[in-house]
Amino acid sequence: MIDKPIVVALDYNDKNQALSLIDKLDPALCRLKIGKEMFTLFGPTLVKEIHDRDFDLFLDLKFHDIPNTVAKAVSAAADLGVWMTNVHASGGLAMMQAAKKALAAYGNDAPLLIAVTVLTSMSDEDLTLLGINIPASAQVLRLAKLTHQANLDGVVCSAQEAQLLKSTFGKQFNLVTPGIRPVGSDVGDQHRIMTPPKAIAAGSDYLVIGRPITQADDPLAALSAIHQSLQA
Ligand SMILES: O=C(O)c1cc(=O)[nH]c(=O)n1[C@@H]1O[C@H](COP(=O)(O)O)[C@@H](O)[C@H]1O
Repeated sequence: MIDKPIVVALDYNDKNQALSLIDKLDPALCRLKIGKEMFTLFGPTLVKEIHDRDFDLFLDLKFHDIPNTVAKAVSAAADLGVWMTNVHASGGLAMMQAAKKALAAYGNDAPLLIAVTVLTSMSDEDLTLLGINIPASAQVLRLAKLTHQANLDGVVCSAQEAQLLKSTFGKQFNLVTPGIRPVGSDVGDQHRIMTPPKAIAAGSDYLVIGRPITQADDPLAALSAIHQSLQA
């Protein structure tokens, strides 16, 4: 298992609430993720405040645009010094190659660049409505192949596809899996879910976990319990 596989997803519209949660967490136990809501509200200042607290940060903006625009967007993310950032694989091979090329200038300081395959909130039925008449796992595999071809560092997928992707693409290809739900926690809007220990056993490298930690009465206790379940 990778060192610090837990990535806590912060989805807040109140910065003080988010910072007070962050101050309860331990950078030795987890990394953090902010996405569209928090970055739109609080921008690079929040990134700096998180970095000042010694957390690795995944900037989850899921870029999807023409290659030139996405290349500039991932460069802007790299300028912020984030640990990981992402694009949508469905933006296509040329878009992902342009993003990867843009990060070459940053050498070892470049963030990990990963691509979202099929969102974990989507089911086979949702894909059918989009005109994609294959199971989610097959669509994930198709998009992961494209991502691998573009030489990105890995994909966001559900833990349900982790075993297939690890055996197809090997150890170095990072699998970042949201849709993680400890036994007994609310599923919410997620569809393709798995518990933390099963996700790691299936080959997930990083577990993105939001509400089961952030909405817990005691977030640090919830984080520690998940951490412990992985050590076992
Ligand atoms: O890219 C992501 O992080 C992501 C991709 C995906 O397929 N599914 C998914 O849930 N996410 C993110 O992972 C987090 C999951 O949060 P919880 O459902 O609260 O655990 C949210 O911040 C989502 O935006």
